[in-house]
Amino acid sequence: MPLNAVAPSLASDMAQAMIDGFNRHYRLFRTESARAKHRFETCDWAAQQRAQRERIEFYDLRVRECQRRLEREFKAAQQPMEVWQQAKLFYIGLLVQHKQPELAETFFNSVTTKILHRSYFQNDFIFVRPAISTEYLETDDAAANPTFRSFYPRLDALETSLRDILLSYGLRGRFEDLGRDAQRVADALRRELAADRQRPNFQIQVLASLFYRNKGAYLVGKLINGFKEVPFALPILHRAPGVLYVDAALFGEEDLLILFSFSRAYFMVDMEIPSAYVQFLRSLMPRKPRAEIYNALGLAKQGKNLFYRDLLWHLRHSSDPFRIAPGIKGMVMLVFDMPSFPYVFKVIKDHYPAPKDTSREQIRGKYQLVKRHDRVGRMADTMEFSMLAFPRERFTDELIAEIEQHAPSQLEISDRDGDGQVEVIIAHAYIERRMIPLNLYLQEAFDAGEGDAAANAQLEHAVIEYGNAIKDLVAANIFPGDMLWKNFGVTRHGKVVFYDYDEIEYITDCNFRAVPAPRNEEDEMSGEIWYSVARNDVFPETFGPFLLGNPRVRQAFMRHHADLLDPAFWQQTQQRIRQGEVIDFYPYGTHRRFDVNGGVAGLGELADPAAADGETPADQPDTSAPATAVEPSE
Ligand SMILES: Nc1ncnc2c1ncn2[C@@H]1O[C@H](COP(=O)(O)OP(=O)(O)OP(=O)(O)O)[C@@H](O)[C@H]1O
Repeated sequence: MPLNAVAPSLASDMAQAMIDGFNRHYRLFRTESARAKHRFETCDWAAQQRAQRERIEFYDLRVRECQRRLEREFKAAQQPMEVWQQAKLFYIGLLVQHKQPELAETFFNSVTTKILHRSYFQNDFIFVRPAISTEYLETDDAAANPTFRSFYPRLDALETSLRDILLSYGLRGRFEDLGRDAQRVADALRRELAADRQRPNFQIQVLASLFYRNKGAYLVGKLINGFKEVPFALPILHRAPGVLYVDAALFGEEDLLILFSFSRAYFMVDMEIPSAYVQFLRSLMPRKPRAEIYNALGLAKQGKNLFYRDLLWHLRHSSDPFRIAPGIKGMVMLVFDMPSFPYVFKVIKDHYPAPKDTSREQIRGKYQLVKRHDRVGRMADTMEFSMLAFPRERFTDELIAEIEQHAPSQLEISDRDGDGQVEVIIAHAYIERRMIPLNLYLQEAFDAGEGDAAANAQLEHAVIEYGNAIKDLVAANIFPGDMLWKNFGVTRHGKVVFYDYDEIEYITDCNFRAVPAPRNEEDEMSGEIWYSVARNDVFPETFGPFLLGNPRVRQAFMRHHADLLDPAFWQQTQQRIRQGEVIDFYPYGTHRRFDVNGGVAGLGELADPAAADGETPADQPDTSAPATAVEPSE
């Protein structure tokens, strides 16, 4: 049927139903994000965390609603392709004035791919590529703030502008000492500019909405002087309910990458034009993929869509094959990567050897738990994909053999499109940032020998960071389950992050016990576990033999983290969590806090340990202490 023979009202009604579905989604998403301000003002931390979790579910709910409506009202699945093609064209028409066109396109894809057969997943029917430009998109409401605002202070009177800026967000409550905070931030900004003279374009640009997460509100912007641009973020916290203060001034791309890391919970931000926020943030962090910026803003489906486009683009412009990932192979997950691409692909195996006692559903449940939990800078975020297809020639035979052996149910090799190209189709995979497995990182230090000072520093750093990672996880109510070194990775800046989720439990579900005293000599000598152990029993004193076989590692560990071998440490944290305490995590080292040392960047920081050349633009380690801290008010 020629296109113009299609009854136009059907296609346009379908397009309208889809945009209605998206608009409802974004209205609810935005309302929930905007409420973060009130939750912050009223110090309702439990509600803030709950909202962060629940918002993640919104998208799938709305897609399902819309899919059902299309089926019910338009029998969408039975419509000929001409109707679908027209629906896409009508939909594009509806996006011309739209403020979130890129998100709306992705929503269209999500709904359509639930209804159509995958042979229609091409640009005629879905948005394989974007149709609408988001460049120069701004609000039409002359009375509303644009996405970012500019201030033109005098360099020697920065304080006044900073006071105005801090007050301009209309936060309820009062600043403990606004003059002091403005002064501290002004001094820090001037330090960043060093001896530079004030140039004609000297200005401060700040994003119109604050970024909320857990107990913090972050003011994000940049300082421009001549050709120099300095990104910055100011965390605003509560000293006591209703009493605000600026806790630190974070500067430069690296600090911002830490704040927006893939290993943290998503921000709540009230945005009319998310693409403009992404564009501004990209100017602060040019190396961070746009996919990850959308993720950090809670727009995970857009992040996933952009990631997939990046992946296809990368495949088209590279030639290296997928291979088994370096490191010790997992018992539960089969992990592969492509050397030129900084992500790993994880497939759940079909069988798990003893002592693993789990199932595909349980494993997926654990990954889902992590997705919704605050990852506190210590757990990698994952994207979940179904039916990923790659050209067969991009896989080594060794990797194919590995998948055939361990995950045959997840593998299909066929020319499913009948276009002469044989593809490897992976039924289900998680994709996450690649890190250097911590065991390999330590091995590098062992190999260099005891006489090598840099290697010694690397070892010491790895052990400290490892303990800090566990302590942060514990404070976030996560027991990693399997704490072996190989289950942690090291990011580009030497931060240690956990990535093996199949055995995690809530700390509050565990029973931390001391090893009972032997009843007699036989018990003592037996070498076997002679006391009874329930499923959730954990014996911290027994961690040592698994983790601390190497004497250098043992020494470093005992110097910094001996408490992890003491059941009392675990029981006490468990107690705090049970009492409802929301423990805070600073996405910056303690030494960066104004209260600690005036917030002078660099003070107290150890030299960058990253002989690590991991690819992850990630967090900077605070090697002196875990980032966990109790709110100053407590
Ligand atoms: N994000 C990552 N970056 C780099 N390597 C990784 C990453 N995730 C996993 N790996 C590699 O794959 C291996 C197996 O991954 P993972 O620990 O997730 O699997 P598992 O089957 O759950 O392991 P286990 O047998 O300990 O339960 C790791 O030991 C590591 O070498």
